[in-house]
Amino acid sequence: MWWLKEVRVIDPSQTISSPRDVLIKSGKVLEISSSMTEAEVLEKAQGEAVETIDGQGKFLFPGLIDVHTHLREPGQEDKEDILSGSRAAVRGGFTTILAMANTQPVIDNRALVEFVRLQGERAGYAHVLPIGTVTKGMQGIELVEMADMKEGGAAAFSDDGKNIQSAEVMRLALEYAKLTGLPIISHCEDKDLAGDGLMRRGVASGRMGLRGIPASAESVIVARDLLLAEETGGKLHLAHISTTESVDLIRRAKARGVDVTAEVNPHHLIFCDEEIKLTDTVLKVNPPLGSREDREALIEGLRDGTLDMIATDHAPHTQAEKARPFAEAPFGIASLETALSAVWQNLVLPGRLSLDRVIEAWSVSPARRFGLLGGTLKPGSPADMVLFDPDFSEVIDPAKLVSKARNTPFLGKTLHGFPVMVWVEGRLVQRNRTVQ
Ligand SMILES: NC(=O)N[C@@H](CC(=O)O)C(=O)O
Ligand SMILES: [Zn+2]
Ligand SMILES: [Zn+2]
Repeated sequence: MWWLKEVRVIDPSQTISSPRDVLIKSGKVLEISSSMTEAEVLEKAQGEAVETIDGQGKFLFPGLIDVHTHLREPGQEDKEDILSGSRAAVRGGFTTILAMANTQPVIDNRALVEFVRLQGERAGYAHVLPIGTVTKGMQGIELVEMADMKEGGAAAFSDDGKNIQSAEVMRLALEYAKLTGLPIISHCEDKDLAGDGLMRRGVASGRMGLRGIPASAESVIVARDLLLAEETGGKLHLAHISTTESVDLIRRAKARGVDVTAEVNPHHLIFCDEEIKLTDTVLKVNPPLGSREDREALIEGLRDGTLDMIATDHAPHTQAEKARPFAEAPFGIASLETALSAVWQNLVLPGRLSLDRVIEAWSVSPARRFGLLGGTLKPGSPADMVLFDPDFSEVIDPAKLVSKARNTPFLGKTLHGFPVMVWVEGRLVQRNRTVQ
């Protein structure tokens, strides 16, 4: 049994945001109360050994749930695999991750869904929930067997990495989403508008002489998908929202009652296109980093609930690929191990976002939208949780990263505020930044 004493509990699912004592037993939250005596705790332990943790100055919250991670298995295990990715997840404070389907082969049938799920179970770190593709071979033409894949454990469907160019295919997918009850996650990017652009089109791309991707490449598909969700009543989730216009469109659709949720990635909340350097591909990501104004609109959207969730879009790549010239390097930022700390340091500490809102957006909302366990510390729920130390500093050292990827903009930098203990179903899987 675990006894966490005088820890500041942040649990927006129960509107708790104050110091409490917490007991964990048999993999579940047993009790949360204002204070407990040793005699009371021993009685509840019923002979079981009690590990006591002094929680003063630290936060305890439900484990983060990341609805957008690329784990690259099967097929690209040189970038990441399910074991390394799910270890990186718990190191970063994530107890559940949804694995994107753009692997090799893509996850477009039940056998592959079951493979990803079983690999996650075998690894035994964060819960790994497979996302299936929407279309066979991710070709954007023929829908997969969604009901069958749901039986096999799919938590959602997405052709992420690629837009579904046919509006009719997207419409049908949303019709089916009503039957499965699972969201369709849309990677909104009009292929023709995006062209072979390398960064957001704007003042910065002009100055650098790099081919630009207009903001409309995202927003026109956001508009399309919102209209289709409204017409069909299907469950829509919009991945990696990055433009002011998208935020606006979502805000208006929500006011009309459209069944939509949307996520924003930490890198779009923290960086902007002015910071991109031709000699460093680490900030080359899709969708591309927007302008300062976009970044403000995204923060505002997250604050007012237009954007429901934060998700990493952890996109691991090898150093060899990222070392290629800007035009040839792949898009993506690896972020599972640094994302929470980066959000803490860049947004919570300066007062742009409250920690309560961050936990709501990164744990409570994902659990609700995708119908997952977790996202709460209510007594009886699985003890998927994070002890966060705001005073813990760490240099992001490649030797310490457990992800296979090194494509993070924080390499060599010092970050402050880290998850220092992480439990999955009451089992301690990370302590003092070391995965157990
Ligand atoms: N985000 C990225 O820049 N890359 C993702 C694909 C995606 O999320 O669209 C990847 O798979 O590498
Ligand atoms: Zn995408
Ligand atoms: Zn992605």
